[in-house]
Amino acid sequence: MCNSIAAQAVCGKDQHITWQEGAVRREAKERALQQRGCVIWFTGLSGSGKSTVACTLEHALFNRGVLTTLLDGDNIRHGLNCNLGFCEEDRAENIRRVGEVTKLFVDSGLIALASFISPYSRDRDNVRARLGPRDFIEVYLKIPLEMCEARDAKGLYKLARAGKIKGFTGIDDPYEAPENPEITLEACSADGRPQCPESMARTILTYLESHGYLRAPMANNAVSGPARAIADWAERKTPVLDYSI
Ligand SMILES: Nc1ncnc2c1ncn2[C@@H]1O[C@H](COP(=O)(O)OS(=O)(=O)O)[C@@H](OP(=O)(O)O)[C@H]1O
Ligand SMILES: Nc1ncnc2c1ncn2[C@@H]1O[C@H](COP(=O)(O)OP(=O)(O)O)[C@@H](O)[C@H]1O
Repeated sequence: MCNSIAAQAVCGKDQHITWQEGAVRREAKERALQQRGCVIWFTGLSGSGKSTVACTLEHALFNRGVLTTLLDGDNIRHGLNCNLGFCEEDRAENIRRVGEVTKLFVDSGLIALASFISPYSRDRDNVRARLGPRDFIEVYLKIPLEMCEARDAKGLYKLARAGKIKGFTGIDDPYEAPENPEITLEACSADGRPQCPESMARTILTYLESHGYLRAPMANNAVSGPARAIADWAERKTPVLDYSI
């Protein structure tokens, strides 16, 4: 039985609240960062590689001087969403809140990488609708259950098969595959070669480049402002701060 709190949520309507515009617009932030904000939404079964590919991509973006943030299901459930479980309503509330958080980052010009099973199409589509089509890039890790289960990096499938975890996605809980994701990543390429996390991250990077989310690679001295600071940091031209006291 799910003790969902999601049904209690009240959104703005019927309350005496008014939208407050900020003084610095998203476009100005994007110009300063020389990138276009968006969320890259990784969805797939537990063990499909969402976190690994998201981390690999974030590293590659950082090395290009791109400002990102990474939101991961396991981590968010330690804090912001620690009061949510895995029933359908709580998963929906989990994805709704994460969608709102990614919107804040996207509105600040960042590229947000969100790695969540997000098993229900409706929840993912709600986030897409909230962000708008150009700001939401759905990446489907289309890895067969057998492969995810064979990996079983955290031993959760074993526990689920033994009945010690109830409602585990793919075992006794649904996963609704995306119908029209922007990017689908499979275990093997068309010619049958296994796809490592680096090549999967490259596929996404190529998409971002070809769809105008990243500035074209250019000489470092042509980059300015915050983007320059990040590029310098990535190349370690900025002295590493010493946090010890
Ligand atoms: N019942 C059940 N089903 C699926 N997953 C479970 C469950 N219980 C715990 N876990 C662990 O929680 C991680 C998934 O959290 P998410 O926030 O991504 O889930 S969801 O999007 O709300 O469905 C998931 O992480 P990943 O393996 O990285 O996907 C698991 O470590
Ligand atoms: N492309 C890949 N090829 C082979 N193994 C992978 C690949 N991507 C991830 N893995 C491995 O699969 C396991 C699960 O990956 P993880 O990123 O934790 O999945 P998820 O976040 O979807 O649960 C890890 O042991 C990881 O090293």
